[in-house]
Amino acid sequence: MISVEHLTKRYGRHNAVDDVSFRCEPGTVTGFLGPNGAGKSTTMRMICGLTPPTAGTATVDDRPYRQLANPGREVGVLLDASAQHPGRTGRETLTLSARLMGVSPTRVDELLDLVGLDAAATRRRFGGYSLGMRQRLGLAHALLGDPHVLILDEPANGLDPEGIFWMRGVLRDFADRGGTVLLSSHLLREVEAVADHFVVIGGGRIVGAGPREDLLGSSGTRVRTLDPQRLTAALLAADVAVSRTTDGALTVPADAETVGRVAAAAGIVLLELRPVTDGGLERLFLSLTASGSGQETSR
Ligand SMILES: Nc1ncnc2c1ncn2[C@@H]1O[C@H](COP(=O)(O)OP(=O)(O)OP(=O)(O)O)[C@@H](O)[C@H]1O
Repeated sequence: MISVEHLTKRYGRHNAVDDVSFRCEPGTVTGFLGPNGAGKSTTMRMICGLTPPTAGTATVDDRPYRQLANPGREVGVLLDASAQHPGRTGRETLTLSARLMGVSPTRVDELLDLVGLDAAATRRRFGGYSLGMRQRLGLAHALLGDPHVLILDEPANGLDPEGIFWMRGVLRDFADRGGTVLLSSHLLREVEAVADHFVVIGGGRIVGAGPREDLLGSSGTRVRTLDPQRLTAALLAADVAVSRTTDGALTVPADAETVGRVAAAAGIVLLELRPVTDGGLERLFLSLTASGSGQETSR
């Protein structure tokens, strides 16, 4: 578990991080969202003992990061994918870290395989890696010690769409096996696809936090079918109200499972079935980016 209590970082008269508190629980992916300059990296650096806080505390499993005996075996960290020696190959980089952490060298091959760096790529010097390859190696590095906590700052930066999809799967799987993930991004969509908790920061302060369902909000289910009339009748018979949208879909004030079961029982084919969100998190995020705290842009 990651626990952040009243964490504050002041640079001169500027509060980069201002009284920030949140927790990341095992089995969850926490999306740490905010526009550029909001304070995400500074918060993560304080959690990892790289930046001393002006006030407040951050612990991993109730201990400050710097007090962990062999931190790589407990916490996988990826804060800056480019922060590796440019003259070492990808394989040398991981092998050296494996030795330092006391990890079996066979794990290096497992990880290189997992992150999709092939034999030719692992023999190349890190200085010649693309940003996407650096992120893949960075994730391999973070996972090398088989930690139960991951702290990743903008890990999808530079990855292509296939790479982003792949990384989501790795992180989801890690959390589903009981791991704790803290994942920062300035791109809402990237985090929305994988996180089950969100912490939204703007101007150094937390402006929203909570589980996915609370922040995204849900106002029922949208459903499209080949036979809207028969589905409407089946839903009404099951005491579920129905309204028709202009594009021919139906919206229903019930969850997707209820709607799916009614349709299945009536033998009705569905073309689309998904929750309708009220955009709570998106509104919050856009209000932050519009207020001049930063811009949501790709880097
Ligand atoms: N070493 C430093 N000295 C002075 N100011 C700093 C320092 N590091 C960060 N800041 C300032 O603190 C604020 C928060 O920066 P931080 O890098 O934590 O934001 P961020 O949310 O990670 O943004 P991005 O998405 O652009 O990486 C910014 O105003 C930044 O300029």
